[in-house]
Amino acid sequence: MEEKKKLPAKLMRDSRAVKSSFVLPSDTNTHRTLFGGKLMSYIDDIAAISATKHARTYTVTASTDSVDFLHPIKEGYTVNLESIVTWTHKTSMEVFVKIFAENLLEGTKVICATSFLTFVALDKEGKPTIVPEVIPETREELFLHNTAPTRAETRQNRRKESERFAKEFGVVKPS
Ligand SMILES: CCCCCCCCCCCCCCCC(=O)SCCNC(=O)CCNC(=O)[C@H](O)C(C)(C)COP(=O)(O)OP(=O)(O)OC[C@H]1O[C@@H](n2cnc3c(N)ncnc32)[C@H](O)[C@@H]1OP(=O)(O)O
Repeated sequence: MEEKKKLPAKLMRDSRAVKSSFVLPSDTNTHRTLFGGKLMSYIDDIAAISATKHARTYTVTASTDSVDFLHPIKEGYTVNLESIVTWTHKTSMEVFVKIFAENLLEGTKVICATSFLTFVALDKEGKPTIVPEVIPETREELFLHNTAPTRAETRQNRRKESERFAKEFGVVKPS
């Protein structure tokens, strides 16, 4: 693998992606609010865009931290997502996604969820490959960047626990 220092660092803001959609009846559950699985799909989609913009190569989702649904997003509202690469290690990137709902008639907005995901950059052979570091500029970017190593450590511990847990189970259906 090449040395990381060979890739010039990139501005954090250059990885920013935004996405807005109306919540239509086909997107909702029986409560007439946005289906949770649909929101999770939007989150993975926009985070992959940020990761790919930053790495400029193929990427995969390695993990998603918890997604707490703070407020329901009602039919007719817009669901809005913003994502940005906050921190990188060697081949992995942490991506932050902020989700808010907007009532377009009233102009009111409310944060509905936030999430951190980890993506890994892959080379043409599908092997993890190094990524550039990010350069934070604003107060919010610095906060996200400076707090990332602690989250990464938690994730590494969780990964070990998941691997240990997976060894306990086979792939045979439970009888
Ligand atoms: C017309 C033009 C077309 C252009 C076209 C553009 C491209 C178009 C892009 C489309 C973009 C779609 C994006 C879809 C997003 C999915 O849907 S991806 C599908 C779901 N994800 C998967 O299937 C991933 C399955 N897992 C894997 O493949 C492997 O476990 C991984 C994640 C690549 C890691 O590989 P590994 O061999 O275990 O490597 P390892 O060296 O242990 O770890 C590599 C790095 O990953 C980190 N890592 C591994 N596991 C974890 C974890 N659970 N949590 C946190 N970090 C982890 C490690 O810490 C390490 O980080 P660094 O220290 O290097 O920074």
